[in-house]
Amino acid sequence: MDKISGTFGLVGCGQLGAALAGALLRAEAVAPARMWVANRSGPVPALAGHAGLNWTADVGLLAERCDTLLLALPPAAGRKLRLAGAGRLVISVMAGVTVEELGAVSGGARVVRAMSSPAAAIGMACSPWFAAAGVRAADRATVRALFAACGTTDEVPAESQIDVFTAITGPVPGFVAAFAASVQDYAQAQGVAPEVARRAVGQLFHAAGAMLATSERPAADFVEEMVDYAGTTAAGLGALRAAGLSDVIAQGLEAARRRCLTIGREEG
Ligand SMILES: NC(=O)C1=CN([C@@H]2O[C@H](COP(=O)(O)OP(=O)(O)OC[C@H]3O[C@@H](n4cnc5c(N)ncnc54)[C@H](OP(=O)(O)O)[C@@H]3O)[C@@H](O)[C@H]2O)C=CC1
Ligand SMILES: O=C(O)[C@@H]1CCC=N1
Repeated sequence: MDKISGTFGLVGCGQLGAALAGALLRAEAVAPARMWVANRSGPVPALAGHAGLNWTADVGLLAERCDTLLLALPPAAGRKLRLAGAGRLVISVMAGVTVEELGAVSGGARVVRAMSSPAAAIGMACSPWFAAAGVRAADRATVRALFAACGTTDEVPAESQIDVFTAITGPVPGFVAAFAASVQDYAQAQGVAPEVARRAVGQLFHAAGAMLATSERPAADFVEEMVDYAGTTAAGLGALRAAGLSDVIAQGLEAARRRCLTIGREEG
């Protein structure tokens, strides 16, 4: 696993921040002694096994001590930061906080706007990122090393795509969990015991995810394969298509993307 050179500072260590930090530490991309973590309530249980971390409630001190900063605090709080970190690489996973706003937060041009998910805790996050004009080649290597420790990662050519990915990622499985819950509800409504239904849904979605993740083929190929098979699944897929499944999913994702443009701004 690629290492991240220098000191690394994480601001915000909740659902996402703790998952990202834990992934970096397990991958030994950053040694605990080189990692600083800033929040308001101090050390978190999720990182208790990593002795030597530097904890602080002083974000300014962290910014002074760290060469690379990762912002994983709520958008409303993150927008208010002023790090005066002109000489540092500042990476954000905050929903909806734009590159322009990150420039004001960091005081510099070396800013990266990214998206990720708590699946980093099991090395299965999807972390796309967009680099501002001031980001250097060495910075890109740092960003790749950071997110490669958490799962898959890709640089995208347009900041607007980070809004799209913000809609898609969601906390943990996001929309996929909603679909899985509907499948479990259906099974239970048909008399299947809750624990049996839960275990079955977990296995089915785990298998589907593994097959999709390990295949170069698009998901649509798998759907068409089942339609062509013309069995029971095809009947179900036909009913879902007739009910407008794709449009409903697109509506949900678009609502999430639009929310990305407003989140954390209403608090003022
Ligand atoms: N959860 C998810 O699935 C995803 C989250 N994100 C983004 O990641 C960011 C964090 O989200 P998430 O981890 O879920 O949120 P949580 O509420 O779980 O964690 C927020 C963290 O920020 C800290 N914090 C809050 N205010 C401040 C402050 N002023 N200074 C320093 N630390 C602060 C909190 O600790 P304390 O109270 O001790 O200060 C806590 O550690 C958000 O911007 C969110 O949009 C992006 C993708 C997915
Ligand atoms: O649902 C959310 O707000 C978090 C932030 C981006 C993705 N998930």
